[in-house]
Amino acid sequence: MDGPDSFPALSPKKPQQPGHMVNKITVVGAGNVGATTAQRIAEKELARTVVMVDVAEGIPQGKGLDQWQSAPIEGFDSRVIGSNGYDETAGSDIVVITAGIARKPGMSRDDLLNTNAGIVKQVSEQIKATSPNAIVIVVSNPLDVMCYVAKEVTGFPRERVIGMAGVLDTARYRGFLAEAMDVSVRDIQAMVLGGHGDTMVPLISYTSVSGIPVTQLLAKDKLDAIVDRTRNGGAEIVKHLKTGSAYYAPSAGAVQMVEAIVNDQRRILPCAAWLEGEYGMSGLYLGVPCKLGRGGLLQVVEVELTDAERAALEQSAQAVRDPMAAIKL
Ligand SMILES: NC(=O)C1=CN([C@@H]2O[C@H](COP(=O)(O)OP(=O)(O)OC[C@H]3O[C@@H](n4cnc5c(N)ncnc54)[C@H](O)[C@@H]3O)[C@@H](O)[C@H]2O)C=CC1
Ligand SMILES: O=C([O-])CC(=O)C(=O)O
Repeated sequence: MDGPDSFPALSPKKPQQPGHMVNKITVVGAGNVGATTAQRIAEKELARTVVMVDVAEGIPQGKGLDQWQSAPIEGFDSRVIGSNGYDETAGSDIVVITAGIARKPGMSRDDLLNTNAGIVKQVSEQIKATSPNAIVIVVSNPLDVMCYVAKEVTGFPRERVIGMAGVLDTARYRGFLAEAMDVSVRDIQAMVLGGHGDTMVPLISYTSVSGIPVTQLLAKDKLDAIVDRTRNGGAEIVKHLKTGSAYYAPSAGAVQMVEAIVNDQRRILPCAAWLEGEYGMSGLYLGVPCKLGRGGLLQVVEVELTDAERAALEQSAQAVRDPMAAIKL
């Protein structure tokens, strides 16, 4: 019998697949959204190394080690590490920013504005210094304004600073629709545009079930109720949790964007993008259909809107411009 040296490794390393894994992804903020995001990235093996950074001493290190110890069970080879500094993050391909406070019952996302602007500014300065070529995905709230802070402070082009909210809002909308019609979530195509606030714009005209317009399958009053529930989807979770806000679906949303970029999928996903004339608007972040691939934001896709949808998008844009004007960088 051969000696132990000839035994196959118990957990053989999978060969790195070029194009299906980047070298390093950093998640800033090792709280509810951040830690869940890091775990999902590692389980999907989207990066050789996943670094979690947080100001809370010991938390990113402990969570990173804990996640890495799930690797032999789950069977992934992404190495997860945690740190209170940025040395380990140097040269990251992608950075997901989840640092910041979350709202509690009775608060709006805009109530987080000043605190989180300071945090996202500090984080963005570090990213600029240590990962100057990174693609940044912002999650911290209020989302659209925090994207602006990250873009201003890093000085990165719009292709490399994108916000996650539309994927989450659309997932909620699709989930509620699937439940109401008793069909698979997989068969529901939809898009929620606009800012990530009460003024978001679920596009009923682009909502279908395997190509069948949703208006043929669901009565108007039911559809209106779902649109309303979608707009308040974040607050509904905050009301249940009491101590913070949603994180399972938000982390799934952020990782869908990461995956589209890492694997150059060229997916069309609703994301917060810096507008440069699209939809007749410039100089703000707003949720619009975006094509994502290896370079980050490859294209803002302009779709036709009804007059009512266009007016709702304008109103949503104003709800982003107001808090944006209130912050000083
Ligand atoms: N865009 C979206 O759709 C969503 C956005 N959010 C937002 O994401 C943010 C994070 O939410 P949770 O993870 O639930 O909050 P959390 O409180 O669980 O975690 C936030 C973490 O950020 C850390 N942090 C604070 N300042 C930092 C700094 N300067 N550098 C590094 N880390 C720092 C804290 O120590 C904490 O661990 C909130 O602002 C929340 O509103 C949450 C869900 C969805
Ligand atoms: O509701 C919040 O504050 C967190 C969030 O953005 C969401 O879950 O949509």
